[in-house]
Amino acid sequence: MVAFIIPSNYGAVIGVALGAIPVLGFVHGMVTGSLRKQAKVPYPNSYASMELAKENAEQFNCAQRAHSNFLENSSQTMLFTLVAGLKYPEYAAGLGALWVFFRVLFLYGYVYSGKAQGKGRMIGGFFWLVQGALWGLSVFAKMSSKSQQTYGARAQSHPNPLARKLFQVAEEKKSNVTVSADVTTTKELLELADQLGPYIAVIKTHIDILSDFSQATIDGLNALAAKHNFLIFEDRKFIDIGNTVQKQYHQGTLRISEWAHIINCSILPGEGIVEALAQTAQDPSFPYGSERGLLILAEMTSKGSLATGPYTSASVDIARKYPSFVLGFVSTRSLGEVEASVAPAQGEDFVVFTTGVNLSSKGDKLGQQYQTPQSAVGRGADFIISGRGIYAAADPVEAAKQYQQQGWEAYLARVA
Ligand SMILES: O=c1ccn([C@@H]2O[C@H](COP(=O)(O)O)[C@@H](O)[C@H]2O)c(=O)[nH]1
Repeated sequence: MVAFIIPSNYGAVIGVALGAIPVLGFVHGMVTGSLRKQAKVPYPNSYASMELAKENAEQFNCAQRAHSNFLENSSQTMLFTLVAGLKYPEYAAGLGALWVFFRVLFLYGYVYSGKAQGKGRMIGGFFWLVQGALWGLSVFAKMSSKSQQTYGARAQSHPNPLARKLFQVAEEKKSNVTVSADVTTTKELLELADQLGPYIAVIKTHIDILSDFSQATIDGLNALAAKHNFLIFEDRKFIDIGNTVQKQYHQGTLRISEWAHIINCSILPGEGIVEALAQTAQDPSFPYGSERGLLILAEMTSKGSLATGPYTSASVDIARKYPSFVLGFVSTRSLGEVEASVAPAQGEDFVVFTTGVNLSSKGDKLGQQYQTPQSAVGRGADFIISGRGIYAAADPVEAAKQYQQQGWEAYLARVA
């Protein structure tokens, strides 16, 4: 199943494609019907015979031809507008409205200008150009969507080395699964990582819930990441002023910067948090520079989450300002269509991690809300994150295999 993501401003697209264009079709029918009466052309004749040359015959024929021409072009224009509008709603609605405008001129010029052989229609001839632009826009919208490219292709073209590695791992292991290993002892964490390692692309930790965190935790995780070829994502959700998050990331007991390839943060404190984390990871003295990246927590899965609207838009803006450090987002969908102030760079390819994925539950009693792997990938997730769906299953290995298979099939369907 592939889910279409409808941009918030898609209403204008619908208004043009499914409102204005059909209404104009109806107007053509009315004009033709009334001229048919005046020209006394009985059904089922499509055109008035010029030999009989009844009064109003030419005008009726012009209306009839304008109507046929409209029918030859309107259905594809509606489709182009609807498809292009999924990615470029403003342009698609604008071009669609312009098309309607030129088609009105075309009808008027054809039928009422009084020019011989309907030559007055030329006044609306620009509809062809607009129609061509809509066709081009719909093809471009489809081709430029990174989420419809394979992980392999994205691994080759992505400018960020960590994103390249992430896509390579997914491609090699045929897995887009991130397991959220929310267990509370090092032993459980390392056992889970070893058992599930072959089936996952990323392990996500909440390192501060371990009751016995030590150097052995880091050494064990690093060894298993190398053994099974997965990346480590510490779901720390940094949210403080820049000076504090630098210390939380790089110092303290947890020394997250030393072992977590991926971290995340909320942008609630403002752009400074991203600047601070980027500064630390990209300092020339930091030994892991190109192997570290940040996900911005742009949306949350919990009921009543306030990470919506302007917060999500600002997440996109800030991500666009730090493309060498920000890998992408933790979000429930692709954010390509979110209204943002900062324009996307050419070839922009943010990675989407979607939490709250579960095959057998719709949510928990504390507000968590789930979707299936198919739904998440269809909405634009590049990596699906599941916690209890896997580690709390009767057989976590079998569960991991199931999520791997479903996540991969959904991805194959999306890129097909
Ligand atoms: O919006 C969010 C952000 C993070 N999470 C984290 O993902 C896992 C989900 O665990 P489940 O057992 O699959 O519910 C957990 O670590 C959360 O902290 C999220 O669920 N939603």
